[in-house]
Amino acid sequence: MSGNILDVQNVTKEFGGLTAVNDVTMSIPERSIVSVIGPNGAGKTTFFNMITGIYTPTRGTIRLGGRELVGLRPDQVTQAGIARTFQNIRLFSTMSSEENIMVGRHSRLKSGFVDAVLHTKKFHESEQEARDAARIMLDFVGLGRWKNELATNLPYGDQRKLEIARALATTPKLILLDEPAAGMNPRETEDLKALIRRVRDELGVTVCLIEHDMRLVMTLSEYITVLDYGSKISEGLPHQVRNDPRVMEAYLGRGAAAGEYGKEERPHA
Ligand SMILES: Nc1ncnc2c1ncn2[C@@H]1O[C@H](COP(=O)(O)OP(=O)(O)OP(=O)(O)O)[C@@H](O)[C@H]1O
Repeated sequence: MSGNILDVQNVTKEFGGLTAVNDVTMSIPERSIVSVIGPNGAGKTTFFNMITGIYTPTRGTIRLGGRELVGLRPDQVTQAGIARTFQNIRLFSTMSSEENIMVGRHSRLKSGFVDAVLHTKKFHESEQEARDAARIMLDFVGLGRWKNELATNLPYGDQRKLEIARALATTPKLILLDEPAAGMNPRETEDLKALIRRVRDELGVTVCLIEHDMRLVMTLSEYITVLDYGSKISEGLPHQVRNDPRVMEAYLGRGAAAGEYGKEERPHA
């Protein structure tokens, strides 16, 4: 046993003539909080999309607890134990908070289409089980009081938490968060940080985030991988990465201020 929950080996993704991710190798230790950072267009989301089965790598292997994920569909990757959130909020705005989480739970439901149409006992049991699980998750992220509220009526920071709750409802071993702090004010970001720590500490779920908020990344991550133009240019502990000349150059080369890699300071690539 490697002690790693995820082992990504020499993964490359080409889109026509463009190499979005170039020969990247990265391991995620079990029960850790790690980050993937890099300037705009570095290949971070493409990297997540390969792990979650949205894209098939051009080359390379991705193993979850030793099981090869390349070739699996996104729903099969979810079943295998990886959940994710997206850069842009993707909630069902006409559904309540609780129903949004029940959709996430659906991948674990035992009843099928026929049960749903015929409203069998199995269907009702599965529905109840999904509802119970949704409430537990809503309480966990501190949104219990919003269970009947339409997702779209929740404050922005709470919508982001609801997405995390929905991902957690699939009972993942690993959760991938794509820019979870995007658009948040400092207070919401502090709340988010505490929640991410609880996800790991209380649920035992390994966390990997893509994030542009460097204060959050540096204070939350145990290990950081840096991509630039699709290639891994650095990795290590937060202080190692922060002081790595290659990382500074990747950001400074795009006009960021020294020591501050925050998104607002970078021109969009
Ligand atoms: N489906 C696609 N087809 C063609 N090119 C793509 C596709 N998806 C991503 N790319 C390209 O791959 C490169 C990496 O994009 P990606 O979105 O992975 O970067 P990123 O690091 O997540 O950027 P950001 O921080 O801006 O979200 C970019 O040049 C992008 O235009």
